[in-house]
Amino acid sequence: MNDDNVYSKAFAREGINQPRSADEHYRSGLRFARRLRLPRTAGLAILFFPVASVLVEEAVAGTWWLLLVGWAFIWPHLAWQLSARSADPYHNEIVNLKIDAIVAGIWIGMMGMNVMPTAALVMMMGMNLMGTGGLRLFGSGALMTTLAVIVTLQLTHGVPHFTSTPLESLLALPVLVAYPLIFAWVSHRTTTRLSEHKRRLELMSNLDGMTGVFNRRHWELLLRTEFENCRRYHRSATILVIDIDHFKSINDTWGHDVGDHAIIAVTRQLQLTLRACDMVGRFGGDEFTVIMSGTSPESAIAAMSRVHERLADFHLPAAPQVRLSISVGVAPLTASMVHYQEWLKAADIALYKAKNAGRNRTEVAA
Ligand SMILES: Nc1nc2c(ncn2[C@@H]2O[C@H](COP(=O)(O)OP(=O)(O)OP(=O)(O)O)[C@@H](O)[C@H]2O)c(=O)[nH]1
Repeated sequence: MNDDNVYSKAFAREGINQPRSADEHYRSGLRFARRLRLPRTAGLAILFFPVASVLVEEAVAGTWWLLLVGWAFIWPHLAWQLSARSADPYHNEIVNLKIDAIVAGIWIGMMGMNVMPTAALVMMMGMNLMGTGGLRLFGSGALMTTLAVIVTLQLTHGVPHFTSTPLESLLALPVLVAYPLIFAWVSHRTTTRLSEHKRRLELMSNLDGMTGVFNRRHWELLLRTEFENCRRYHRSATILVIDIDHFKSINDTWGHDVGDHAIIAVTRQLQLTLRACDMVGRFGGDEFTVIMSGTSPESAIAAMSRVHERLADFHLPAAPQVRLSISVGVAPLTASMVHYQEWLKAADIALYKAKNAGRNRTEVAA
């Protein structure tokens, strides 16, 4: 139930060095404590009844009843408050789990190891410890519970009897059935959130932060796949390399902010003009790339002339005097190309042809 651990392990496996801020650590610790709040609150509330039924039989002093009520109904909220107010909620919640383990041992000792309520307590503590901290936390928790049982038996001169009356068994049964279900539900919710989080991270890692189109790494992957598929299934495809004209002078004259706005504006014009299935990428700086599956170079040129027209009428809100234009190199896939880099190179050469021919135009690879 601890996504913190899952992620650090995943990053370690991927060899990604992820420095985590104190704030991130705090928030993930808080989420961890929040996830344990419901199982602890519900679990201890239903555990109250089997333990109380044994204490009735044992005719213990009133103080023990106060402790039992405090443990079953107040401790879960106190534990949450302690974690929520702590500077390190994760560490605090681990301490809470160890307190849970020790208190469970005290009640097991007090009940003379009455078998059914003891089984319910051991099951609940075991699931919490193993589910959150793995074998290591489970091992130390189990040791603490055992020591607490021995000490309590010594102090109360209790004798273990390992039996339960039918009523005690009946009251322990709901814990044995309900607690694993609550725990499984919380784990399921955590897993669902984690996979959604992972999906979003994966998506983000494929996109360019400024424009939202594919970044170079992912676009090249798409290009490679397109290249393989087109060759295998004898399909046609055309790629484009697009560069903003005189972008350096826009930056130098108007500043990098206006330069950034220009990059975003060109991206939007491409997105508005091209088909949704066209794969637009930002190759870096003011350079864009597009894969047009099943498209002839003529259709690509027609699409780009619409972009040229739109840009001719476009004014940047931050600097209306700036005239935006682009040069485009178009390259259809040809049978002679044996590597996707050759395809890209052909589009690049066509782009330089467009630049040399005066810019603000589209040229096709020879
Ligand atoms: N504002 C901004 N500028 C960038 C970014 N990335 C790269 N640049 C700048 O973009 C400029 C790229 O200019 P070039 O494409 O080499 O040249 P150009 O002025 O566009 O000239 P031509 O392409 O020949 O028309 C450089 O000055 C880079 O510093 C960015 O993310 N934002």
